[in-house]
Amino acid sequence: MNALLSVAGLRKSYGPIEVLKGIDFDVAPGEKIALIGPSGSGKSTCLRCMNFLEKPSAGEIRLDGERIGVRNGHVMSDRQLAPQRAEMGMVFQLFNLWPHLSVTENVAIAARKVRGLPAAEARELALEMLAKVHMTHRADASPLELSGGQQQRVAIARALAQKPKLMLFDEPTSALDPELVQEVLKVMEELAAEGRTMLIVTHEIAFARDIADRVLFLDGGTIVEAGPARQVITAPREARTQAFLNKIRH
Ligand SMILES: Nc1ncnc2c1ncn2[C@@H]1O[C@H](COP(=O)(O)OP(=O)(O)OP(=O)(O)O)[C@@H](O)[C@H]1O
Repeated sequence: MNALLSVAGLRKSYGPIEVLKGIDFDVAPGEKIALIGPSGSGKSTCLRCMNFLEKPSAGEIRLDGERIGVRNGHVMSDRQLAPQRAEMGMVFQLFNLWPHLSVTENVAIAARKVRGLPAAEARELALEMLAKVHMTHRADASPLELSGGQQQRVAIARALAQKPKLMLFDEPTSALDPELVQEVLKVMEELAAEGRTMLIVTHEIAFARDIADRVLFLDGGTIVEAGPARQVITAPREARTQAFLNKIRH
């Protein structure tokens, strides 16, 4: 099967420091991939390169065969990038909802601005997406009245309202109080079960083991080990993966 997302020779430097040192992987349609690894290994940078929130220093990213971020040898402007970014719904560590808009409006605005839907249709789609993340009961609330877990679920609905081909999650539960983590992971698990294509940067190793098809273990800006989630997490082959997993288990 053709890859939905294809990453080849991805490199990223900040000044003299090379943070990504040649990353290659493919994501098949419907596949869930978890990116794990120590702090500073380059996971978030890698994810942010997918939609050119970070500009890669080298390499190619393709979505459905289309080169992301570069046209005729030139890096595209934010305006040119917008339709490509719309195909990748991104969920950040911090949810960044508009405090002056209701929950529904926060989600509908994505459908209106990104997909150009008329207001009534955007609202309908927003309510549909809020149902998916079990937030219908707070549709008219202000984000300020919500817990962090609820806000993150609204942020997931907002990303879904773009109707993306691929969902990108950048440590979506790291900013949450521990008791709020599970409700967000449950929603992600439900999205996974729907057959969505997902690329997830996470420190939740048990979650990665249970919902990902494959795990990529990043260390020092390279993929040190990649394989079926259960194998990489329960029986890692590489010493660096073993050391990382041992460390976080203790
Ligand atoms: N804008 C930037 N300018 C300079 N260095 C940066 C920038 N963004 C990230 N880095 C550096 O790149 C390296 C990789 O960062 P990145 O956030 O991708 O790691 P990570 O694996 O996601 O870590 P964590 O799990 O702690 O979020 C780190 O050393 C970080 O300090």
